[in-house]
Amino acid sequence: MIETRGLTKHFKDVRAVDGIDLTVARGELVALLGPNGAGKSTTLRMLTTLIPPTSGTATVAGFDVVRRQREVRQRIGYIGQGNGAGHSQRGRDELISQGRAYGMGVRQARVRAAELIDSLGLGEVADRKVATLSGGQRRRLDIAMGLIHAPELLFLDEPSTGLDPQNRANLQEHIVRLRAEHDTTIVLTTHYLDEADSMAERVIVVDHGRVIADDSPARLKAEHVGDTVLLGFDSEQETTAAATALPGRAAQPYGKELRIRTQGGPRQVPGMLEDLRSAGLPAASVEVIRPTLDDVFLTLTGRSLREGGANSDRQPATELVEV
Ligand SMILES: Nc1ncnc2c1ncn2[C@@H]1O[C@H](COP(=O)(O)OP(=O)(O)OP(=O)(O)O)[C@@H](O)[C@H]1O
Repeated sequence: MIETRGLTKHFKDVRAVDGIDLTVARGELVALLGPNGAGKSTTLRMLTTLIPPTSGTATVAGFDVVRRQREVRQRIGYIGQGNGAGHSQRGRDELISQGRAYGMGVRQARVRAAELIDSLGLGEVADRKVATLSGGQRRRLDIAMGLIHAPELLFLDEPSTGLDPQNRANLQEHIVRLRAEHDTTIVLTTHYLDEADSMAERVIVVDHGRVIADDSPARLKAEHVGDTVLLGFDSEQETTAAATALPGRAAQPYGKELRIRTQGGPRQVPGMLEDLRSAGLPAASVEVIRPTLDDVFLTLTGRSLREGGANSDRQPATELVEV
């Protein structure tokens, strides 16, 4: 569905996108994850024909994004960071006008608008003026606008930025459901770690205009970080002794706590406890910490995604938006 080779965009001396090779298959839900300024939006804007690449190639739905712009645009929906719908119109009318702009007949546009209003849960608000809708409702209307012509491929640029946690969860649920119902290929950008983790079966981590990792969230976490098992003891002496009672496990004592990096943490714990009990050093507490995608980013770059304005799921969304 998408194929890029050495896709590059420079703005004067800024290397916004620096040679991206990407293949997205039909039906995938892919999240481009990265900090502010990583090049996510610029990648999307090239794939949606809004800006030309400086070099490299990209085909979308089989058409070159430079030479066959019209064919690409007919097959994609794009929801950018701003609101698409006009504020003084009713949502339903906006949708129908958008469908007409894509060459649909009035009846066809009405039917499609009604379907989308239903599947995006906009039934109660579709006949109100857009200006009166909440942020979450307006974002869902934007998505309906991007889907009115039944595109094979939908690009969403930070669909939930600026929404409160409840609206974000709601929107994510709608996107996942839409994809299941219509089998639309979806590429979204986000700097919300939990969004990438829970929605996408494939996460492409972008930093400084380059792809630094590309896999399922589970495999990224297992391959790059692994689990940490924390074993608590009653004294520091016991902790130090316990470290030597678990040879080959790279156990690090910190005060009364032993930290062990491992793959498949929960499965390792019974064996560890057994070894400790045999050595007369029973653990007083056990905790297994599973990695986040932020830990993956930290391992790969030495920086946290949360630094430099990148968003965290643990902070209120309004504080996180870098304008
Ligand atoms: N029109 C432009 N002119 C000059 N520089 C630009 C332009 N658009 C983007 N850039 C720069 O390119 C880099 C990548 O920007 P881009 O918007 O693609 O990042 P992003 O990963 O989408 O970030 P965010 O998460 O903040 O939206 C940034 O350094 C940005 O300042």
